[in-house]
Amino acid sequence: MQRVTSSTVADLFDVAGTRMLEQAAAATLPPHTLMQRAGLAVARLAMAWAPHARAVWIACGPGNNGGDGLEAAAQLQQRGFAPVVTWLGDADRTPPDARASLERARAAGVAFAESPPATWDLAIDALLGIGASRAPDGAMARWLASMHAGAAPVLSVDVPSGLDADTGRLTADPMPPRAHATARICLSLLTLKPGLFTAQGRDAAGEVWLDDLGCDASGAKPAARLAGAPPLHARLHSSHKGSYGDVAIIGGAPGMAGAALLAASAALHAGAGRVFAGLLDGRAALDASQPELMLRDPASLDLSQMTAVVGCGGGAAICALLPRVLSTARHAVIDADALNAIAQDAALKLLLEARGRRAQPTVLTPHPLEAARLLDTDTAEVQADRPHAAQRLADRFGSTVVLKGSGTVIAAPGERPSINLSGNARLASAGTGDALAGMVGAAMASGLPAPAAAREAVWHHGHLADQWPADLPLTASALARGGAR
Ligand SMILES: NC(=O)C1=CN([C@@H]2O[C@H](COP(=O)(O)OP(=O)(O)OC[C@H]3O[C@@H](n4cnc5c(N)ncnc54)[C@H](OP(=O)(O)O)[C@@H]3O)[C@@H](O)[C@H]2O)[C@@H](O)CC1
Ligand SMILES: [K+]
Repeated sequence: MQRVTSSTVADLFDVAGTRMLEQAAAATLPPHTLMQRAGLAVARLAMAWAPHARAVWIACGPGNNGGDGLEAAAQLQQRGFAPVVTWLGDADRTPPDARASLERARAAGVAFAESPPATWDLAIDALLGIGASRAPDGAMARWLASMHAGAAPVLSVDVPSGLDADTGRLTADPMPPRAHATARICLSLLTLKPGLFTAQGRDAAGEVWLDDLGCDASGAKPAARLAGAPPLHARLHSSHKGSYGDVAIIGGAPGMAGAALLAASAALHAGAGRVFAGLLDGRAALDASQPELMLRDPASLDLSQMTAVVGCGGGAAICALLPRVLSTARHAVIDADALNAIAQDAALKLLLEARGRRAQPTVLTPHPLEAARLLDTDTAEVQADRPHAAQRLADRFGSTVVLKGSGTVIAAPGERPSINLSGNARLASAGTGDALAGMVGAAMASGLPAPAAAREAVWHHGHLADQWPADLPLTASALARGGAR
């Protein structure tokens, strides 16, 4: 059993891949072995996580996810706990593995009840796993709601019930606005699934653990991956500022110079050799506390040798500069208003596609609404399958895409999407996206290929937020300064 952290490197398997692995493994093992291993793993994690729990409620669904819960109940009962099981199954329609576990739970003396206990110290959600086919309703929906509204911790078996394991979309929202900060943990079985790590998956699952049930996952094709912590890059003693490249920040229209300056500060602190601030607001002044930044008229910059970070605070004025940026920049990071301008202009879309055909490294850093505009769809469709949306965008424009949000997805043509696990909701504030664009720019200027630059910058950006002291407000300017306080 392994805990997944922001540093974990792992393949992610969708439901189809997981089913293939499950069938292959089951064919080589005695009947019911996988479910017995699954139930034992659930019981072990429950005992380790809530060793003092006296009242354990296990809510079991009609399929094999419920079977895992029944098996866990038998294991807990044998270890001196007294779980109460509420089971939504029908004895005539129960699949064979779950039926065997039902009999084992009954034989072990597990208590069954029609409705949840009055109170509980730990709830185990074994209602639905990867076989969820529709939104929970009736008793299942009520049990989920009371489980997640309660103060007691919730352990989800395989996936939180109601969550689409492939996409992280909740088929219904069984999780009401939190009255309590309910502790959540999820034990993913056999494989890790993409939906646990993006969209609503992270909130629904909480801390994720994996038990591979002793099976080898090499027989199926992963759908995505967790890229984990990037490698440390040593700086050669003999290197110089030219070794780390030039970054040109192009944006900062009147009233929005701050966004461009945040990106510039972030590029500088992330290690760019030189950073030029090409501000659209000709009257804006540089921050005197950051004398390393060089102020330039954007039209005067020779972008052919530079990494252009374009769009932060760009406003409508950025449109006029985009044809030159897209045609000439050696590397480009395209953010915010530049993305919106491209979405609205067919000629700019052609220029962006042409960059892709010329294999000129480009990273797009949309949030879901910006991604929806570029894909000519709406935010709900993007959020319904974030890895797929990011991949579509990457393929459409021949660019690396950083689809921001909970579980940022990084996609590139010809690669599997990866999901980043560093970062937290403290990044949900103005300017943090500008800081990220600058960090991606610095990583590209240092010579990293665009997908690696994007993955590394996204990870570091999130990691800075994870490291930030809980009692200090995290501002975008502190983030841009690399976490310097
Ligand atoms: N086999 C093994 O050895 C192993 C299995 N493992 C475990 O099995 C899980 C997959 O099991 P599964 O395929 O039986 O699917 P599962 O998630 O239990 O749901 C299907 C059942 O729920 C029903 N149902 C669906 N939606 C519903 C809704 N909204 N509301 C109400 N009912 C709904 C659906 O009914 P139907 O749609 O057919 O009407 C069907 O009866 C996997 O996640 C893992 O935990 C692992 O331990 C590895 C070893
Ligand atoms: K579940």
